[in-house]
Amino acid sequence: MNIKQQSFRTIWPVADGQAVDIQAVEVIDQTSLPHEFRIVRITTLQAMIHAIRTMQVRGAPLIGASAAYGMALASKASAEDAALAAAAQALLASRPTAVNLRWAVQRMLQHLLALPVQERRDAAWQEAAVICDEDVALNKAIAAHGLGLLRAIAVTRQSAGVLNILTHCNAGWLATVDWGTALAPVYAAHEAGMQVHVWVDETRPRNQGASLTAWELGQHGVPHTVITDNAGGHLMQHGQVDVVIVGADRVSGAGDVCNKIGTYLKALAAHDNQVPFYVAVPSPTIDWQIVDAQRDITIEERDADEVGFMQGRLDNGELARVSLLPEGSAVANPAFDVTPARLVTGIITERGVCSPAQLVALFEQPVNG
Ligand SMILES: CSC[C@H]1O[C@H](OP(=O)(O)O)[C@H](O)[C@@H]1O
Repeated sequence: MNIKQQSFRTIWPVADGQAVDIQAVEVIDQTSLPHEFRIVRITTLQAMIHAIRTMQVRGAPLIGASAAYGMALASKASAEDAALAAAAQALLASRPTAVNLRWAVQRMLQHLLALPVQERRDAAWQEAAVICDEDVALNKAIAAHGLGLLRAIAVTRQSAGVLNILTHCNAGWLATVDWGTALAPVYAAHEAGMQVHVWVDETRPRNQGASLTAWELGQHGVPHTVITDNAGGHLMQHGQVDVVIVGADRVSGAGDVCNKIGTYLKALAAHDNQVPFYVAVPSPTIDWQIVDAQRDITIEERDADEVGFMQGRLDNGELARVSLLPEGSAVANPAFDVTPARLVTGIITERGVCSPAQLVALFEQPVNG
């Protein structure tokens, strides 16, 4: 998407200077936004695992794309079966909740192990690039289907000519290779000339909304207002939210949605106020193996310091990290929650918009359980 009128993806391959063919990856370092725009060059598997774990790259689809390039980086050292299997295990351990990581690693492993060892390195870089291009295509399809949905909602709900959309966390182009998932319909609506406005949940503790969603919407000229996580219910009670659209990290075939912590509370408020609640889901984010989402999905517990400290910019322009808590206070930091399908109005996929109950049929999957 656009950054100061220049088109960017979130991740791209580069020659690393030592070899003529592609041997490294560059990413936008999302831990530096919104105050600094930094590009990081990644040349090893361990550096890619660090980037995923520290959330320099984050968002389910982008985590998948990053893991795919992680396998390509691993193949530089060795493309033998055992080496690739070890790389896969190390990548899978980096973050447990977004199913795209498992999906991408399994796809890369299956693709490479079917080839002669000497062909695997080039094939790894090619397949990782295919995964990235597919992600962009999936998100563009979600944009198109979501645009139709927003037009339909605007006919019945928009007030004063503006469609007010609330989103939680960052499921924009920064969470994917490009275009985004939850924000893809928003960008499509904006570019189609619809009057849209986005309520941006700050999304404590990592503030993906305040630091990333607000930044990317601003770069693209989409009107938006940053709000505290606790304000969304109030806005819904006062008719100021026409639709909620969020992303996902793992969705069951029944339409239960695992997403950033706080999503469930937004879904409850939307349900209580008859506000449509939609989830934008590319098919690699669907885990058809899930039977009981509350039981079967591992909720990542992240470091206490994410809650106890905040990073920001001082009045003199310097970046600083400040402590928020009294000495000795315990911290709990679950990074995701599960919204039951009964609270989900619909799911926006690359194949169209459906109800949770229609998801299996839309993808012609065998019924689980
Ligand atoms: C389009 S996936 C975005 C999804 O990923 C985020 O999690 P994180 O920032 O921890 O990687 C969040 O759950 C978003 O909805």
